[in-house]
Amino acid sequence: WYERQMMTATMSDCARSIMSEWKAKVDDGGGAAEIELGGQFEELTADVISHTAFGASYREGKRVFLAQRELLFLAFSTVYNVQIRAFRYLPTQKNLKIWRLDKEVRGMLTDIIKSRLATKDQKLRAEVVGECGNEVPTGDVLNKLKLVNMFLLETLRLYSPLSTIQRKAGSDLEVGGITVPKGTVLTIPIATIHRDKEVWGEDAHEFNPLRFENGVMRAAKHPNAFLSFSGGPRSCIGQNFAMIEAKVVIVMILQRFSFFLSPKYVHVPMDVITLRPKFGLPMVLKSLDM
Ligand code: HEM
Repeated sequence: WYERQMMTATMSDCARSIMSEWKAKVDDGGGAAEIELGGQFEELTADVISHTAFGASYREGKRVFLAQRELLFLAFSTVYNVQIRAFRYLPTQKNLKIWRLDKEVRGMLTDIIKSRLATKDQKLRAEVVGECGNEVPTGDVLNKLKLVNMFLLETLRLYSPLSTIQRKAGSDLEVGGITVPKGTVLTIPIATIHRDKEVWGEDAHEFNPLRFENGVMRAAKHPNAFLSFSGGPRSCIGQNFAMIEAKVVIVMILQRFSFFLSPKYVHVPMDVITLRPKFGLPMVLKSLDM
């Protein structure tokens, strides 16, 4: 309970801080301002994960998180190029950057672990947050937000952050009448499954949160059709964390702002590790002054 309470408190603190910057911009703009929210949400998720995972060392944690994200992008940008083994060891500009980032991440993680082992004061902070934690949206309240939950699930269905995952057959097996030999790598096309009319019905391409009215398992013809967090023993362990964070942020935005999509927005979802809006997410925010 303490951990959950502490987690939501941290999430809402981070959200409050970033939203006070939005509020300042809205006030500067005389009641409305256009803000590119895609980048803001990336900043916010980096803040939340560094505060929750690294506690007092959040500054180093955030640097670790951002450096790792940069590393992933660099790694991905080479996947589709022709790879010549020796190139990996050449001091090209990209390799130098990868090596520097990798060294930096390892160094920072080792330092954080060392200082954690030296202090070990965790319980005190949990108690303080547990005692003074009634200002933030709690887990109990978040559980009651059925519509927000349905809205989030429908967003994840149509725009699943991971559009494919892979699994390697551990033994010879048969899938849908096809024999798959041991060692075969199978790609599970999440995005395609999520828009399949045979699975979700005729309105599979439409945004209809109500399809989740009776729970995830009953939303489609197959109980495990919703795969944004994968399924089975290797499914996402951050699933609850991610849903709580999204709910806290949505609640806090709705409490503070009204908003609409900027005319500048161009709808081009782009798949680079995760799905993201290629040209950002410019939105016009107005303050509700609550
Ligand atoms: C909306 C947000 C998220 C989505 C859609 C998502 C989705 C997924 C998916 C599809 C997998 C399976 C990957 C595969 O098998 O190749 C996965 C695994 C994983 N996720 Fe997430 N995730 C999210 C947020 C998070 C967060 C916030 C954390 C950590 C705090 C996290 C931690 C993990 C870990 C550690 C695994 C590996 C589990 C294993 O292999 O046993 N995820 N996630």
